[in-house]
Amino acid sequence: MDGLTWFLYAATGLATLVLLLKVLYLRPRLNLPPGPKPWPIIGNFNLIGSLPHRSIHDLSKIYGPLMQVKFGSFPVVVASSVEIAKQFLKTHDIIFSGRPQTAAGKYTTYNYSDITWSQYGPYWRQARKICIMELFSSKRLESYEYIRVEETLALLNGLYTTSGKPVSVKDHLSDVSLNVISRIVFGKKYSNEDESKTSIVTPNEFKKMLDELFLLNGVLNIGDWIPWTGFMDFQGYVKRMKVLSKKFDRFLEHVIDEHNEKRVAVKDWTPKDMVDVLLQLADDPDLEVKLTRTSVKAFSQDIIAGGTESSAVTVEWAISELLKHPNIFEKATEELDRVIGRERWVEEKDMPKLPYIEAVMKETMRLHPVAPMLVPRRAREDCKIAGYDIPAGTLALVSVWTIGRDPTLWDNPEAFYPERFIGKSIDVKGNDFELLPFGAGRRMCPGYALGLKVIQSTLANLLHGFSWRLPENMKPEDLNMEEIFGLSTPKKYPLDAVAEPRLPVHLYHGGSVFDEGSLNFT
Ligand code: HEM
Repeated sequence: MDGLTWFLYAATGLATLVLLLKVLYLRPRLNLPPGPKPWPIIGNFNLIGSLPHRSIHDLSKIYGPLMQVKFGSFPVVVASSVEIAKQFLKTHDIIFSGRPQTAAGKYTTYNYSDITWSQYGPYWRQARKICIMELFSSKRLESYEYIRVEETLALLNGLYTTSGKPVSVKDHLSDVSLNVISRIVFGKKYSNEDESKTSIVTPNEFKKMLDELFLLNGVLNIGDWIPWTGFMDFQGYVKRMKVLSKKFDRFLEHVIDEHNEKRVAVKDWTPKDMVDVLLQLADDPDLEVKLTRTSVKAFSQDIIAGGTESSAVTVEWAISELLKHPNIFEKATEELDRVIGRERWVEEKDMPKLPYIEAVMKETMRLHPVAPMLVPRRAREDCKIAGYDIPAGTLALVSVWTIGRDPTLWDNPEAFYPERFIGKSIDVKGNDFELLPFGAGRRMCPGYALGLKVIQSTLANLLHGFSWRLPENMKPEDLNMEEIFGLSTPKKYPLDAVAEPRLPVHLYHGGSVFDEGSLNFT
């Protein structure tokens, strides 16, 4: 080797070494939010218990309103104050409008073709436009009022027949929610025995499929966060997801075929249910992004899933809290007697005249939010919040569970006290960051108006139509108020209670119970 060659080798080696040192040591150090020290591979999973929202709540007490934990190798930032939630969902909303790519999104929602798990981009933006302009417009929601009335009435009549006996409140509530949402989305319900004979899924199978969907979308699937364990599926979730997605697909294919047959057969066909609307849009050549048959199936399934459990869970919590606090129950009933009287049921148009019932609903959503950390978001770009760096790809959670219990925002935060909302303008529609049961910003729940209508009118009528008590020998203080974690956050022990009618008997037997003249039976 001559001198020059030797020199060139040495210079190249030195340059490489300098470059390597630069990359390793001179890279600007990120100022990451504080948080517990992660373990290799598992990150902070050792600190997350079976109620992740409570574990995260406890950690935020130590590390502050913006903290970072690790799910396996994935960094996760958590907002636990109004100020930081505003940064995530308002100031930097466009950055935090991504969603993580989980196995549940891949296998149960047609490879992220639904609304909830689709990435930020033209496809998702168009989906939201369809929600606002078509599916959840106030005109369309109004046109479905007769469905909500009929199904609420069926609930009230059903409870009348079981009066005096303990019933599982949640079972009744889930049936109403599912019936309402099925009729709105599919044009008919699948929990009706007669109809099921012509359908390809029995009512019980359909309910089981939905339960499985909630469970699999709510679980902490380790394979999502520790990548090399994904293919092993040692919790068995991915296998279950694949089985479930086949069942849903078979069912949704059948639903779409039925709708298409009707479209061809009926003269001057106009869309009635949401599947009709989506199929019509799928035919539109001018749509910015093509809506495929798969999109129609994914959207329909998403809306059924989003709309069923959430309302039922909230009303079950509300009635449990009222049974635990008889004086508050009395005040709610007193308002209904005063405003509605005992000769009719409560209608949707009565709601603005029932501020105490509204306060009970808000107080329930403060203490028992269906999604205690909202639906996980993902930072699409690098971002700086409160002086801390949040690199692109970081998962972002907003602990509305913690915000709802923040003693700097709420007096005596653990107490169920609806009066705190009386005379206050705090709403649940994503404007007031103290109370965010539906989230806020671009990815806020698009079904909130429908959810509120269903919750308010079922709750008000259940309180108006029945005196409720706990089963024999059970005292309010015995009522267990623990929750379980999942896609919704229901009671760990479902509420059993006894309902006794408190209105004239004829009101429980159908007929002119609601003021039908005011309803739009289209
Ligand atoms: C008590 C009732 C309900 C509650 C508490 C609730 C709550 C939520 C929350 C917290 C989110 C996530 C927001 C975020 O990421 O910031 C969400 C998203 C969503 N909700 Fe709801 N929801 C309810 C009812 C409904 C109903 C009735 C529907 C449809 C019929 C629905 C459909 C959806 C969909 C499709 C998304 C995903 C939105 C997106 O990612 O763009 N929800 N909901």
